[in-house]
Amino acid sequence: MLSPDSGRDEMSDEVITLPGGVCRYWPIWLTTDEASELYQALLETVAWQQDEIRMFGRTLPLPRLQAWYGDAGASYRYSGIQLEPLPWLPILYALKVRVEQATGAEFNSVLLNLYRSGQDSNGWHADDEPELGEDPLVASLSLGATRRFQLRHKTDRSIPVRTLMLEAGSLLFMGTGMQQHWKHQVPKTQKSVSPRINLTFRKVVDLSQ
Ligand SMILES: O=C(O)CCC(=O)C(=O)O
Ligand SMILES: [Fe+2]
Repeated sequence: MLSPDSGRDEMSDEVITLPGGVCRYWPIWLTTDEASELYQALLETVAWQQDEIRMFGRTLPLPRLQAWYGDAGASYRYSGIQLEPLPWLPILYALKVRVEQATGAEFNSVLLNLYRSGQDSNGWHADDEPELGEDPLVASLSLGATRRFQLRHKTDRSIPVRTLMLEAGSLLFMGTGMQQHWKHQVPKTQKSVSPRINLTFRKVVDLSQ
């Protein structure tokens, strides 16, 4: 039963402890109104691009649109694509600061994904590129349609796959160990779903220093 002063604790989070890694998950990090306003603003103002991936000597369009914003010099190679960050949009910079406050981590860039339909997806991978350093910490904010997000251990197949339904306004912090020991994906779905935007805040370590 709710005590009179307990209210609704929207900012509360759940710690998800996994073998070799830990996540924190805020199911309601933004209110429904905030999440839908942000979704609309990002849909309209972000410079969405259709990037390509080179695989087996062929060039294929990625099954989603992307955009990369961040501090000057926070450049990043992603699946063979060199991404130079666009300068922060004020709305994205403000979000970065809020995400840093919530997670206690530091970020200098954000990769945005736009999943236009259930046919758009993000296959099994870890965000473990060398430019992200030894133990990358990644914070993932979801907007728009709810999509299935799955985590699987990189080597131990006896550990069951974990599935989270990432709803609009949720924040998932993939903390220490997660990129070293786990992979994640957003699978395609046959269901008819509206578009989804996901933002992953990252810290590119300057390799030139
Ligand atoms: O869309 C998501 O929830 C995950 C995105 C992701 O894993 C990535 O961009 O590296
Ligand atoms: Fe990822």
